[in-house]
Amino acid sequence: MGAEVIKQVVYTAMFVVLVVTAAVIVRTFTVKPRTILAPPCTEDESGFIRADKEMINRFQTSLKFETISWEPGVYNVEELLNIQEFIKSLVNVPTFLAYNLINLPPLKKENVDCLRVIQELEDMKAQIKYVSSSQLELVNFVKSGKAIKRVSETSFVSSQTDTAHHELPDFTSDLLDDNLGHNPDITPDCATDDADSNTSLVSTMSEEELPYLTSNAVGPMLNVAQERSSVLNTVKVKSRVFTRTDKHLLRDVPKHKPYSYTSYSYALQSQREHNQEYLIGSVVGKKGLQHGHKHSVNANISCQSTTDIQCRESINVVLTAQMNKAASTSKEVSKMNCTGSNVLASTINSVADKDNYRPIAIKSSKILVTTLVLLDRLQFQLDTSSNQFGFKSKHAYPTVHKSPLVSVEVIANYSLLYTVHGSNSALKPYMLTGHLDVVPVPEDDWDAPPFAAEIKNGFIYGRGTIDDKHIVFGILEALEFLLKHDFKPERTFYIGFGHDEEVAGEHGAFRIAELLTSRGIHLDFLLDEGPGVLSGVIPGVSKPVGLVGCSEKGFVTLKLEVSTSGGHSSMPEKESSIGILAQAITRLETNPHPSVFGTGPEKGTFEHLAPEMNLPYKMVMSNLWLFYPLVSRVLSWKPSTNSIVRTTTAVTQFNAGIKPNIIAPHAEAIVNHRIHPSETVQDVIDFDKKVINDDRVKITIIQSQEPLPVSSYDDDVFGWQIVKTSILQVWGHYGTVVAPGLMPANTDTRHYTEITENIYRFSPSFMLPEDLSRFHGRNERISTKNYEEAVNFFYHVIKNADKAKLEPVHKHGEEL
Ligand SMILES: CCCCCCCC/C=C\CCCCCCCC(=O)N[C@@H](CCSC)C(=O)O
Repeated sequence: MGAEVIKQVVYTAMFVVLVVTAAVIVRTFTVKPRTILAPPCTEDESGFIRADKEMINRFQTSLKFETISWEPGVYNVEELLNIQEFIKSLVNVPTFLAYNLINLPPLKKENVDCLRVIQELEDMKAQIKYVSSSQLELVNFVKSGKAIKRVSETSFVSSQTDTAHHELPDFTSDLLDDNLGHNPDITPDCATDDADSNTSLVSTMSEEELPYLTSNAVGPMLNVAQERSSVLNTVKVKSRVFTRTDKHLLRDVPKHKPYSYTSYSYALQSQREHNQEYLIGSVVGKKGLQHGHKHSVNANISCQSTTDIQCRESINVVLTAQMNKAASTSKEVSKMNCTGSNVLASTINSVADKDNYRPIAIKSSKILVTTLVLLDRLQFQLDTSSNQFGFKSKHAYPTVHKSPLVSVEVIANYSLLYTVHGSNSALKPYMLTGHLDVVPVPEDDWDAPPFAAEIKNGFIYGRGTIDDKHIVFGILEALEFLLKHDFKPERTFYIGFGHDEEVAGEHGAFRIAELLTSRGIHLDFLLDEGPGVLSGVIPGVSKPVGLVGCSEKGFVTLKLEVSTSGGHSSMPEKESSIGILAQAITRLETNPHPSVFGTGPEKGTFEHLAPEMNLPYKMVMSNLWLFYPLVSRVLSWKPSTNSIVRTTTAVTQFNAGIKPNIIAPHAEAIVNHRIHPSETVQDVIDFDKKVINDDRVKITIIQSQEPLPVSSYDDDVFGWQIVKTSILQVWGHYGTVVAPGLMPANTDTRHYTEITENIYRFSPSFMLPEDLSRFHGRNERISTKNYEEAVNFFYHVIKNADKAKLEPVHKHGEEL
């Protein structure tokens, strides 16, 4: 009886194995390539667009920057104001400029949520305390007489002081009380009893003396000088470097001139010492800077590569105090009661609109102003007479900008919305999008300079080449070409170029979408940046794959914080804030979010690609019903493929501790998750809490975005087929196959979800595995040939999309 049962079980198992094997074999050999519906767009009357020298030149120009620098020297107030004006013109560009470069809070008023600012202030308490203690050190430094002694030995640089304008604003009188008063040891009198000598001490430092006038000393000395209402007439401005294309704003700024002032001003700059760059700060006030008058203070701070937090913080406190005081008539500021360096920008900003204050935030190294330059390249200008925006005649794309079929609107000052008017209003419009901004270059050890657009071995190097000026200029080139060849579209289409995609697009794309919505526009489809033509990236596929993002992962950025009592490092508790937080981070990294492979559009990737794979892969990929776990595991090995399998976890920042012998009372880290479309922000937080399993770790959401809906990639969906066909028209001769996929990063498309269901993400970039790290990384580049392909890709998209509908060429492929 027992033997009979065993026999039955074995037979059944063999049968199951046989059936499964048969099913696998059948599936493997019956999967067929997917359908292409659109007829190939032949090299027709308008021909193929060749990338001639001029076209490459136009693209190079969009990537290039020149550097303007302020050399070490002494500037008079007019010169400084010129510089301020110039910087103002930069900072007034997009908020991301300052935000990206020096990590200040966004500077525009609408971005400054008062509660958040106050929260930030709360968060900074520990630091502020520390700043206070460094102030004590500063005062002691001055008290010790080092600086004074040095100066008294100095042969003074004579300064041209305009004695007619010596009245200083009276807001400095209680400055130190406000900021240092909680410590009775710190008073202005600590520095010296002789106000005049202090003043001359500050005002007459020679350049050689600057190493002794350390940042630590500058703050209190200035305070003292201000406190005594004395003349502060000469300070040094040292090497400050900016980048901009045209120099006209700074033309003829003389160097090394004595500094005179009309009312009140000072500028501070660090010196380089032991290869460390110290803090920089300046405040320039125009005549009439007094209570009751219209304020006109430009503050200019720069956070820098210094490792010396003390310096930075102390000077910022001084500046903050000045600004707070100067802005004391502004309700917002007094309400916020802000002190502390990080709040400076917000403080200044909060009065910017009312009192003509302009926040100015600069970096001590290069400022890279892509948006501004790009607009210059298009020679964009405001025609104030007609209150409309217009373009000069000699710009790079004259046909586009002069065509009666094209209208251009400027959105949120810097973003651009083009409408190309079609003749048939029955056809639903579509939209092409790209962005004008780029990310900064944290290091410049590139094979070619990142902002020179040099061509090396057939590749144009430059920030923005693949992210994503090739899209912006590819579209403009294609449209220029088409219009020149009398193209008159039937279907209306829009082109949207946002200016702040790299910091979430909340001004540019958001406002463009808002405008289109207000006009009741609904799009057939929208095409934005995305993966690209990937060669050797997807396991098992030897052909290049045109991967089109049909959905986009969400994200949540979390702040993890631990606070303990801190104390003296000689008597430590068993656990520290740093240790507890590190443990939490380790738990997150060693417990990745579970694989959800196959529940999102990545399933479609493999369904489309299976027929193209080599046999073993083909067998596995066409039978995902059986091999999901195996495939998921293999894909998890590499960061690029792992990104489509699960919600990812990236620990991007960690801050704690200020001194070797102080136990850090507070530690915090930033964790950035990219959320798979089958999960939500809440799922992610719940998972993290469970994994961390420690109530001492406080978790707060900094920013989040749910994953975006999955757009259809059915063969009868117009937008999908337009994109697919156009890819094949350009890259088909390499044997390229097209597949839907998941966009692992974020784009501007989230802002357009209300005006279309069909959003596709594809960049016309040909990418090898090693190219993926060029996004936001070193040696971003595109080959001249690839740029030509990008232009032709958009040419085909525009031509294909102008048809009323697409006819099938083959039958539909089978579902897997
Ligand atoms: C089997 C499939 C393999 C999939 C491989 C994926 C390959 C993806 C290739 C390229 C994708 C790079 C796209 C870069 C786009 C950059 C856009 C960007 O950086 N956006 C910012 C937006 C910030 S908004 C808060 C971002 O951080 O995501």
